[in-house]
Amino acid sequence: MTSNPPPVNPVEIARIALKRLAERGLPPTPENYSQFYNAIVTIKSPGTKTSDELQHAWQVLCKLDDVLAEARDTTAQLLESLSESGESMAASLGQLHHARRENPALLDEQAHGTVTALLEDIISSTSHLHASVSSSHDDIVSIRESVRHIEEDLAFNRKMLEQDPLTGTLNRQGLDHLLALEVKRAQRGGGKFSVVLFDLDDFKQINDRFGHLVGDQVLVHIANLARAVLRETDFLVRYGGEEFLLLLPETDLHGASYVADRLRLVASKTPFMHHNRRVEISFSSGIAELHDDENGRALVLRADEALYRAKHTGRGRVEIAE
Ligand SMILES: Nc1nc2c(ncn2[C@@H]2O[C@H](COP(=O)(O)OP(=O)(O)OP(=O)(O)O)[C@@H](O)[C@H]2O)c(=O)[nH]1
Repeated sequence: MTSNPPPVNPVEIARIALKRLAERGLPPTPENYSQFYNAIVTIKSPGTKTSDELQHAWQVLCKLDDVLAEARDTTAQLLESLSESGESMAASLGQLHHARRENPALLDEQAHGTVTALLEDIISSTSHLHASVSSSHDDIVSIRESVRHIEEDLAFNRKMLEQDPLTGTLNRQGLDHLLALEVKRAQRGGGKFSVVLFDLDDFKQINDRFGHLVGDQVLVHIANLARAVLRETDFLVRYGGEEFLLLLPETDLHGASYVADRLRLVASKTPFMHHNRRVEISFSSGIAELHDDENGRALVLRADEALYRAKHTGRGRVEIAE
């Protein structure tokens, strides 16, 4: 038996979350937003289905936006031609009055009255039609504006689902899509692509010694250092609790080892300080370069195996995957 997706409308949730933030006067930071979002949707961790649903909602909205844009253009053209018709009928009426004044014998009184009334009726109907098309046009423009806002909410919402609230890096959910994309890009273009998976050593001891909050700050610190050593085209992902993954396009094993060494150097030169005490941070890394015939998951798995070897041969080391 297949179970139906939960009756959750992500756009509505996003709206409510933003409203709650506004009501409390809180800034819409990723942390604040995700706190309210999760509270409303009561999800423990976002499932892939949610991401698919968001994608679908996004596509529907884009189509709706196209249809609305067409309707807006059509009504604008209709308004223009109604205005022109109104003006030309008003001009005809003016000419009729003028002709009658100049040559009263042209039309007898009754025929003139009938034609005038008819023209006035048509002018009045055209003017009503103009007013009603004009109001529909305004409605379409404002609906389109709302669709735009919903699209923005959805984009924000999607970003939140793919972001780790603590460090602001991508999370596992964001990784899947991106990894597949980067692997395809590298394989199509014949370029190199490498990943570095690193895991903080004895992180439990940091938590135990300094407390969980300090542990959190250490994770943020490391994420910031990693960002600093990466190129703009690289990506940083929080892969697990104290485990991060670097995606390095256009990079071979040599380049990836250089990045891992640089991060180690920067971390040793920029220690995390807690009450003037240096918190020693070391990490182990596994590095793998993409093979021609493998997918992203297999690549990360090889990096994971290399990391496992690094951990079990002394920690603080870098291992290269076969
Ligand atoms: N403060 C904090 N701790 C976390 C977070 N996520 C995971 N952890 C902690 O990270 C620790 C990981 O412990 P272990 O898996 O034993 O690994 P480790 O102590 O780093 O040891 P090795 O990896 O074997 O060197 C656990 O204590 C988790 O509670 C987080 O978001 N914040």
